Amino acid sequence: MTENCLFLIIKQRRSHPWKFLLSYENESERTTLLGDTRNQKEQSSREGDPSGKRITIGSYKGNIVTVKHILKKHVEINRSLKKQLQIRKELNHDNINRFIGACMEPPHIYILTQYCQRGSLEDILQNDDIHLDDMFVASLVSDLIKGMIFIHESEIVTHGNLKSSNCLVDSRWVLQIADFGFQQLKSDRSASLTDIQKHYKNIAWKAPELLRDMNRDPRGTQKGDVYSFALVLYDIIGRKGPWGVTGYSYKEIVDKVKSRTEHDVFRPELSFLSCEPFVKQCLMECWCEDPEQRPDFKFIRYRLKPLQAGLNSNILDNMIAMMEKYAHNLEGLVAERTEQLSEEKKMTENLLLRMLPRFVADQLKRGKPVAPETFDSVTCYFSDIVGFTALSADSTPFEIVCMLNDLYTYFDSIADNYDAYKVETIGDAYFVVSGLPIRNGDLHAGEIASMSLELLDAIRKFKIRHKPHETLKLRIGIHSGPCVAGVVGLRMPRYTLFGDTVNTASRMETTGVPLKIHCSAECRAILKKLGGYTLSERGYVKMKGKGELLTYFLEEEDSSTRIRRLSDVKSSLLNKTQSGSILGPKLVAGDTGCDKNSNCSGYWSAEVPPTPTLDKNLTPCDSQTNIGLEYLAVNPLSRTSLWSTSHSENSNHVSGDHFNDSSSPTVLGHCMEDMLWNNVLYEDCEDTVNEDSTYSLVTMSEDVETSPEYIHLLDMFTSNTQDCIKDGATMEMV
Ligand SMILES: Nc1nc2c(ncn2[C@@H]2O[C@H](COP(=O)(O)OP(=O)(O)OP(=O)(O)O)[C@@H](O)[C@H]2O)c(=O)[nH]1
Ligand SMILES: [Mg+2]
Repeated sequence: MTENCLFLIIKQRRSHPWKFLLSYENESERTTLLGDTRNQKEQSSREGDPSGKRITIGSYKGNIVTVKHILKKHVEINRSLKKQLQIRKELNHDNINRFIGACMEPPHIYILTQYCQRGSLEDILQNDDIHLDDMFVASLVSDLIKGMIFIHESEIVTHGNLKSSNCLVDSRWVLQIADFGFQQLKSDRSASLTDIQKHYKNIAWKAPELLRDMNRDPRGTQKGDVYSFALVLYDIIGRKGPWGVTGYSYKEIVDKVKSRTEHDVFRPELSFLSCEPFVKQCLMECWCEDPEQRPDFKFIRYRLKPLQAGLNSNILDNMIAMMEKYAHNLEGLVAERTEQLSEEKKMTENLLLRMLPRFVADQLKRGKPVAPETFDSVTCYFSDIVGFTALSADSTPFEIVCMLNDLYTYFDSIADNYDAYKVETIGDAYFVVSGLPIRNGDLHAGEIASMSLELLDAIRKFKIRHKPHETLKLRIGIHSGPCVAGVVGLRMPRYTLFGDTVNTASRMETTGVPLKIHCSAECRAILKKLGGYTLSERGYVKMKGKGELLTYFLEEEDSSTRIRRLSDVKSSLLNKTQSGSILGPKLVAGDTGCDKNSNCSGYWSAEVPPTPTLDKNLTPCDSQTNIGLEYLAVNPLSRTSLWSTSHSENSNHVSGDHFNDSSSPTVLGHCMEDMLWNNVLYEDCEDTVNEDSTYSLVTMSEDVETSPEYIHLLDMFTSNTQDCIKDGATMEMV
């Protein structure tokens, strides 16, 4: 409905007051459209409705009304129509949907009626979230019967179109019968296929004698209304539509109802309906083939009286009870939906974390911009499958997708073990970087080099599902240098890298050799500095835009060097923490008391991102020398440890170790290990300086685990790590 139409209603009323029952006093009381009773999708699907109507919500004289647009090319406004409208307007009953007014200026034909907040009975019955117990059923049926008795006793005499969609329910759960009284205002029927199906759905509520009568009066008959009532009742109780689950189309149902056989009539199936026998009896009487045998509504009311047994005699009490039940139902629904929402949220967050580094995702979630950052030194890895185009030509798209999925899932699991960030896969290309978003000194080159060697090893073992006898060949290029990283795009934000380093790394891959790691001179220089890597000179390679560059092949590594390197880094970081320099409070529990002489295990902590959380799967330490009780909490983003407890064969913590209530988990862990592995007990000795309890080794014991000292230590350990485990991480022994 457009502004024009509304204007038309008003203007026309001025010139032809008889045409309209719509009244208005001043401009502010114009009818204003507010929206649709259904969502947009359903609304548009109704464009081709056989009844040619559209339902809209409007405001009239400050009240919300339903505005029904009737698509009709011509209406003859004669005495009979005017009388019908007048009669309908004067009908007033709690269970009758109030008619407010109409506009009759084709093509602008609108009917305004009282708006019912809960929609139609059909909407409610189809909504599985709304639980209707016996009380609701009794109340709705009682309202329907009361409304029908009123219509049948009124000047209008019949409804003629009784069905669930014409029973509306208001906010107080009162049922109101709608859409009766103006037969001339039926829309012109169109004849498209979907319209025909909808037409059959509409007439499936009609009695057989009316279906068979080609010239049936649109006003129907009272006995016909009783038949339709039976289908509405069946719908209310079964909640599977007026005909239940039949497997027939509405056209087939209508044809079956129309066809007359001696004793066999087609009706909805009663056997699956769970209700009292008197209700089934009433249904059968109401849809009796012989209209004369059908009861009238007063008799139906009598027949169904036992249904009202659970209802209160006071209408208001009933209403309040129903509203309370509905509110309770809603509470349950809200709880259920909240649970679903939080599950969805978790899934979305996980998805986001797969696409973006955690701190970037956190920033974006808070609506904060992520400023682009320059990184002085990172190492980029590019790899490509040799002969991928030929392989694709020889495989189905499905096989290719499966293969790439298998391969990159495998690769991802390997890359996860390094301080590396997978930037993206582009077709068959795999792009990983180390040294960002969290800087790691010079370690990036080592992390990428070690990862490259492991990936190369993996590709040799990788089985192609659809070509089990073939193997894939990878061409790998690595290069180190500065770059800029930032988030690009709002719609599909990506944490992306820019700069010549990325281009050069990509060129290193394209000019590489199958099953070889092509390494630039810059990367090689860092690897040499780190130590443990064997490289061979490849010679000068021509590279687009760069001339001839001396390049290398990374051949192998001594893995123990990497482990040692990482341990050293950890120790040095811990020392820095002691002097309060770079890590600050973000390093969980500070690790300040780590025994510098102990051989720290093979994981390390480079830099801790702004909001570290613990990985649920605590990772075992690499070091072969570790024995016994060991805890390791890992930052899931960089796979770096936040803290660990370790016990090494070579070290002896026992002598001189002491701790107090505020010691870090690392120190407490060490002491626990000592107690268990060396059967020693620490005992409380007052620290007079700090007025604190300090524990030192005093005695040997066989029952350390059950000793009060050990249990106290365990308590301290647990409470000191509470912050870490409250996020859901579990502490595990490895
Ligand atoms: N919430 C709300 N929805 C309404 C109201 N009136 C109608 N509707 C919705 O509009 C739908 C279609 O109503 P109609 O256009 O009358 O269509 P119908 O009842 O299927 O067909 P006929 O009455 O035979 O023309 C109903 O099922 C309701 O979902 C109302 O007052 N409130
Ligand atoms: Mg209707």
